Amino acid sequence: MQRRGVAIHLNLRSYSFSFCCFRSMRIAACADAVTLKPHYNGLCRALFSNQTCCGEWTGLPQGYGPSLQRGQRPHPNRLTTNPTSAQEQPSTSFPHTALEWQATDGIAVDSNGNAELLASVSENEPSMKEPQFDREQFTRSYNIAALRVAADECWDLMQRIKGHLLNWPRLKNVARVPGDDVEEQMQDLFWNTEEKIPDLVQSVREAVYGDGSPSEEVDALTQHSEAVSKFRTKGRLAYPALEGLSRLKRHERNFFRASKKIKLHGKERRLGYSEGKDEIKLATVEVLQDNVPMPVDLEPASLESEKKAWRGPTRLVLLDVRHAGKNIDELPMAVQVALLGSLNGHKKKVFELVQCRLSLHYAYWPLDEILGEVLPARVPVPSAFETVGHIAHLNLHDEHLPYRYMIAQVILDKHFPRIRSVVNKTDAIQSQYRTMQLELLAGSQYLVTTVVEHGLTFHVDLATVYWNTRLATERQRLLGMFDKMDIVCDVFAGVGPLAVAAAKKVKRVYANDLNPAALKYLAKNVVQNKVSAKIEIFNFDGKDFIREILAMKPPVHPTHFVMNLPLDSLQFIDAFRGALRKETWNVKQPLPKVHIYGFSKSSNPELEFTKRLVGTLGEEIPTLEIHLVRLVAPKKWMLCASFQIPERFCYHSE
Ligand SMILES: C[S@@+](CC[C@H](N)C(=O)[O-])C[C@H]1O[C@@H](n2cnc3c(N)ncnc32)[C@H](O)[C@@H]1O
Repeated sequence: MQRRGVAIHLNLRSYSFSFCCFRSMRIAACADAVTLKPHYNGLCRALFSNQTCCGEWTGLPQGYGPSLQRGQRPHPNRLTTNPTSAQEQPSTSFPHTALEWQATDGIAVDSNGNAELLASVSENEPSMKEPQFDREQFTRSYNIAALRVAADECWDLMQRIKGHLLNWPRLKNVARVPGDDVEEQMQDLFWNTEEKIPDLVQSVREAVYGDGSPSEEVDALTQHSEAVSKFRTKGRLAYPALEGLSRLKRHERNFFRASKKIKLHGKERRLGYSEGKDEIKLATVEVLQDNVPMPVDLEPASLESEKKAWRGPTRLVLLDVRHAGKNIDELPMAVQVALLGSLNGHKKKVFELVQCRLSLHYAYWPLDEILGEVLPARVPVPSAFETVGHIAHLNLHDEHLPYRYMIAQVILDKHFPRIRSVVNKTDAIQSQYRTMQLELLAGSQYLVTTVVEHGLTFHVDLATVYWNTRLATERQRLLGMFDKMDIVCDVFAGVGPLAVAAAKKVKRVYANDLNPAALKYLAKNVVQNKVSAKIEIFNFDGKDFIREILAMKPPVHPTHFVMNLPLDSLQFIDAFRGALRKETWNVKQPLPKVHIYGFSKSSNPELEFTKRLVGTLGEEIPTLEIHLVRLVAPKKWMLCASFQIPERFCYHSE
């Protein structure tokens, strides 16, 4: 690195030099510094991160890549005429750091007192369920330069100027130019043979563009189906590729399919976005300044002499934001050379440097970026949510509650149609049937869903039964302990995730639950997964079920009892006391093994749970194995104790 005047020239090979050296230097803003290669920028930012000691570092752009904090929000009536100056304007749309959230009316006010209505969310009105969520607020525009080239040149050119392309996440570096995308075999037809077969050309044009009198706007889906039906009757046989001309892109087709009105509870509800093709666009590119196509030699003189028109499909190759507003001779030599290299010798080929505005829409931004923007700085972005079928299940903290409807709406928008309902757990699970207290925040109120776990399908009504996706691994662990001769009793079976899976593997399953709703879904799931021949269902209290099974005549000799009611399953262990009679139990059969779950907040959860278990049984358990299942809360473990019931405990004594 050398210091010349105010300009800093970085040589990457001297990267190893001492950081103290940088810190001792006074670095001033300089135009030269921006010419550093973009991948050096990260290094520079890292090295100069402690700016207070080093002086001001303004030569590099503040951050790189797309962000809601950067870019400008386009004004509907304003066209930027000077791309460079517009690029430099900082975003004023969400002045996040200087933003104070006025909780009473949902208005964001910046340090200058400018107010902006973001969404009608109010701490005083938590019951306001459907926030007026303006998705337009999230559009950000960036001025960029692009090279317009013939479609078949595009790939080759992109390979040559890779380091100078836009390279932003989820964006392609190439954009189509609407209207000129006609397939190769059609080009001759349109441009060269018109005189020869005028009637045919006319009929094809009518099929593509209608009868030439554009009437009122029709939505994309209607346009598409009309066009397709026309092609089917006119010319499809002769020109099979015609259908592709108006075909919607895959994500557009999926969207329209998914956003069809869903009938629920007799009401028609539209979920996710409202209708409209534009609203699902991630990004749009507008050409701000249309240049004359340039012939290959880049000479202004020949430019005048050879004004070439585009024939056939073209593409816009999007260049890095650094090149916005530049002329062709201001572009890096590498780009100029690549243009010459790829086009040279083909006098027919042309390219065009155009200034564009790239707009990134609401659909482009990831969930956390949007939430980070709409939530006040003091409120952390919710880190994660669980999903059960089509339901996103949040566990929001108190500070999120005033914004819960807005958070839910963004989640719904971002994950629709996979997610169709967003609910929040309002209370710790306390009910007898271990169901969650849920508040519907967005989407459908229909909480009956289908979950697929390890190839098995389960119907679950989250409002009336217990379900926990996070226990899937634990269920697999337990299944690994069973073999095909086992007889398994699931004392607290719920909708049957373990019982049904076990039935696929073992000889017989007895599944019990006290909750009638759980029993209804258990029965459905048994049929759904085709295990009805192997499962018997009971609707008893856990203790009664254990006694009933052990007293069955003829004896069924269960080999495993699973007791998953962690909060109070220990109190059910007493049901085994004296439940076996020596005269009915085949002494050659091993005594049943119990897998009992519990919670512990102790620093030594295994020891604490063992002590409680031994205390309940009143004797030592030589076969005891303890497994830590998972942390359900900070410092609160869920455990599983597996042991063979001690003989003295379970045999009936006269
Ligand atoms: C923690 S859930 C476990 C459900 C299932 N094993 C699972 O993993 O999804 C406990 C289940 O026990 C049921 N339950 C609660 N008290 C019960 C009792 N006294 N007797 C039988 N079942 C009971 C609840 O309805 C609930 O379905």
